[in-house]
Amino acid sequence: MRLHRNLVFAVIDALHYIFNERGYADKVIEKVLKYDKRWGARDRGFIAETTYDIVRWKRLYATISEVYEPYTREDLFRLFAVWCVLKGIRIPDWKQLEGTPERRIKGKFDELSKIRKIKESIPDWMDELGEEALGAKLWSQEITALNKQASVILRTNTLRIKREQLQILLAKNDIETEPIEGYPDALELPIRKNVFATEAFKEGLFEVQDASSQLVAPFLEVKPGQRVVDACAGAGGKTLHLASQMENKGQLIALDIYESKLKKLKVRARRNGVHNVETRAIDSTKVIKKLYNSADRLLLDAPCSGLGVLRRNPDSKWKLEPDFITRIMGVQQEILQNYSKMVKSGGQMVYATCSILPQENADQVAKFLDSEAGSGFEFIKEQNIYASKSGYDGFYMALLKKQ
Ligand SMILES: C[S@@+](CC[C@H](N)C(=O)[O-])C[C@H]1O[C@@H](n2cnc3c(N)ncnc32)[C@H](O)[C@@H]1O
Repeated sequence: MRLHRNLVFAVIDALHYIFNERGYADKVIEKVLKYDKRWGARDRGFIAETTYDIVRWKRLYATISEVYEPYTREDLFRLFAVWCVLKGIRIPDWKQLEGTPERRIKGKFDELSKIRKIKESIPDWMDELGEEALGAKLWSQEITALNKQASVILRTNTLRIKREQLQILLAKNDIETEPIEGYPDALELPIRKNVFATEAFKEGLFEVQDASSQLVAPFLEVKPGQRVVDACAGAGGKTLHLASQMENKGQLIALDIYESKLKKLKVRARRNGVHNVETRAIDSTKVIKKLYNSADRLLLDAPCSGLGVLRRNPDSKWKLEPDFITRIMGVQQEILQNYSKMVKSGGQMVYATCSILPQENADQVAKFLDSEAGSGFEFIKEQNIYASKSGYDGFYMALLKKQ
């Protein structure tokens, strides 16, 4: 691979914003990609993927190159040099990369690879928490899987098109896809492409959604004509899936505490041809009270640590804090306690997270079922999805039925 100076400089800039100014990787990359309109898909891919890679392996690379935060530009080039050496990319003869100690880097990599928290490049507290929660064996497998780059997965919008037809249409546009067994609407791209630029996307024929996430809506067993509440709808990834499972019939109420996210949901719903969704921002407890005992189905896709989706948000490793997990666990239980009242007798509810920690998952459900609010609910089934076993994001979902 031949390295281009302007692309590498863009990566260095992005790393500076992410590491030193605590910017979110996706937003920073979006900003840096605007530097030069002439960059093609390959150039943009290089900037985004290299930045994500160095963010993912920050601790390992920083330990190898002995640099400490806040990083100077020189330090950032040293991190980049480690990336090149470990990827087997020839170091160009630029002055910023002069004297890169290639053999020493490889030697240190071999030595440090014996220490999990450094090899997997995670903070000490996260390594301890993961091992305690899942046991050493599963945690080691899981964190290795969560350090892989996530592939691009599409969910066919079955309101508009069948999966086979979508696959043919995309192939005509030079986008190769493969169906995934056990995920009826999913198509996986063996080679990354910018699918957002396609007409098919603009016409709402598909959404980008991880395969594990595509299991959540079907778990709720919705039917056309029902009243379904999606109480933590965000920008609506799962709301749209619920709408297609409801065949656009019935009432789908999308709630969230952030109006801004619901606005994005509305735009996506329009693109997807979803007509049965209504959004309501939770600006007081009244919004929830109004819906008491009225939902046939309720989805609680609760806010969580996001430990199951580190593949697509590697900067969470450095942004997440143990206190946040404790705080969010409180919110998860409150959501279960208060929002479950929206389910009507005989109705069903799914509690889901994109975490792999039992304390955010099965333990929360057990605590709820033990409480007064949960006493009218029956546990039906649950699914723990591990990235190391499924090859996709880590997720949890539990189905409960109100008697
Ligand atoms: C895991 S995300 C939801 C993702 C979304 N369901 C999707 O599929 O795209 C959790 C959402 O819960 C929202 N949230 C946080 N606290 C909440 C609360 N107390 N009540 C309702 N929603 C809340 C967040 O704003 C966030 O959008």
